[in-house]
Amino acid sequence: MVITPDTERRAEQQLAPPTGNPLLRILALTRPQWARLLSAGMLGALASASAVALMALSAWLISRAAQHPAILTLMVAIVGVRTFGIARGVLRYLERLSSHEAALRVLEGLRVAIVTRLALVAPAGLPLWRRSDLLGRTITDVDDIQDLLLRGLLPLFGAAVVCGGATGLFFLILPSAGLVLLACLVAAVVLIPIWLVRRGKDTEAVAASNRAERDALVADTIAASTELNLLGAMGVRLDALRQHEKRAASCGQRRAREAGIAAGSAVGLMGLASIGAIVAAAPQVSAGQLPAVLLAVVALTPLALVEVVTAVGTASSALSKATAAAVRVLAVLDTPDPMPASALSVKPLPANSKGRLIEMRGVSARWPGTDRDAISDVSLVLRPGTSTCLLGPSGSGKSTVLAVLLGFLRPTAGTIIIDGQDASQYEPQEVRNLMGWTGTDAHVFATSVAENLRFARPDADDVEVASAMREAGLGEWLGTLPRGLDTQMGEQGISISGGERQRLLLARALLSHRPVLLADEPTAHVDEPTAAALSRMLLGRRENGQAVLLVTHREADAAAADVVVRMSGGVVSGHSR
Ligand SMILES: Nc1ncnc2c1ncn2[C@@H]1O[C@H](COP(=O)(O)OP(=O)(O)OP(=O)(O)O)[C@@H](O)[C@H]1O
Repeated sequence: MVITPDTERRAEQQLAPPTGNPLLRILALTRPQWARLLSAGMLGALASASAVALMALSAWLISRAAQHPAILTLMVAIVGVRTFGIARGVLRYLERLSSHEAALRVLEGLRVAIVTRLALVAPAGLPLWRRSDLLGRTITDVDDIQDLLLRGLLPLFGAAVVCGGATGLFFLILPSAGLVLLACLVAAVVLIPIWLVRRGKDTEAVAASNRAERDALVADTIAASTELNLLGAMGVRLDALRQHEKRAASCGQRRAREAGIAAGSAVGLMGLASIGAIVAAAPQVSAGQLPAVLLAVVALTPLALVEVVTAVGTASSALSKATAAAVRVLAVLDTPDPMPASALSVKPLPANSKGRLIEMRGVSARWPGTDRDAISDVSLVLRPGTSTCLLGPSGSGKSTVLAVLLGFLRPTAGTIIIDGQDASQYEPQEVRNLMGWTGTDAHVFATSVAENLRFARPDADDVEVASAMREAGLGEWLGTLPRGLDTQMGEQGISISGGERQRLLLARALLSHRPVLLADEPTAHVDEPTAAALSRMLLGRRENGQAVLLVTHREADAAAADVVVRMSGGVVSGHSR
């Protein structure tokens, strides 16, 4: 299937939206860090409160000093100003340490959870997400969620404490000034952020989907640059990229414009609170009902709140961004596990040194997101020391049989039996560890040749690695490598042909020394004499006591196998010995 941004968007729409409030669900996932976040919130609130107290006390001190009192009467205020000045910086530093520690741990937990979930669901097929989009969800969206804590919730907590404290102080000094400050604060930290969140919701959703499409376009364009150049279609791609950039820029401009309006209005409102407080306090001072020094306090304190109230605007933007990111991250975390641990999956697999007898009895299975079984009522037996050929035209269900045996798909009917026992009672990973597998789409890692093979058996020494390569027909090729087994492969390393790649993957499966060897079209990209030699070698592995299942199109392989199973249209159409 060709995946275009449109099919992907449709698939996304078909996925059930995350249940519950996405932000609350993400917050529930941060539970292990709640204590650290709370202490960061308290430290941040104390740092902001110190800044406001510094301004209020300084205002009092300057006004009082202008009245030339005895210097001793100012000593407490002078020490207070110094204390708040120092505390502001120290507390902010401690808050940053604590909040970043918590946020980084949350980030690590989320990324590990996403990758764990992807590793679980990927073998049975992801819901049409592109790799670049998954990367975006794992990196950028998780970063946006981190911002939810650092630039969203913690500043909001600090603002609530400080604004509440300042309003209380104003009510104590002069209730009318308190009312003015309260009205301005409600507008600055409640109404403006609500306006920002409403405006930002659509912008963030458009920006997130535009970013996913743009990343996919860039990744696709780079990967297919040869074809695009040959077809003369590069211009069309670059035009599409320009459109995405324009859309991203317009989202950014809109965001910046709204944030600017919000910040400007918040600053204006604090100025208004300052003027309003002066207007309310001046007659009281003239009438001698309020000490003159407190006029400076009510006039200047709102200005110290500017930093706190503008942070609320930024926090509300971070909330909008984080909500869009949370929806995308939860879509991955909520993807159903195609092999949910059965209530029976509790037993360890008993040891068996004589090899394993694996049977499929009447198995049907379907791929996630499809509405019909890809294989129906398939039965076959894999005996130790026996080779089986699975033949059939393209699309007949051969790879699906392997996916079921490997535990990537749970049968919709029928059972897998291991040594006479239902396999569903064992841990899927333990069952998987019985199988060595090679397939046309297996991955070559960007590391050395030897390390690529050792993924199958980390304790294999160089002699065993080289021997597996020789068995897979790569002895001569190994001799030509500049650094032998240490030669680097993958993106930064040497290039290999399709046939060499396939044999390397086969060598990895041979090295694994598992009781069952599943080989999915291992000779698809090699010439006929090499294919014949490889098939012969693979089917000959039964002599080691392995059960070999060779999936192939080559009729010639059937003659050399102990058992031949033919498939057509998802069912077994023939079985011979
Ligand atoms: N990951 C997947 N998601 C959804 N459907 C799939 C997936 N893999 C295979 N199918 C479907 O299952 C059916 C059987 O495919 P399968 O790959 O098992 O056939 P095959 O005989 O191995 O074909 P080939 O020889 O071309 O590899 C096909 O209709 C195919 O479209």
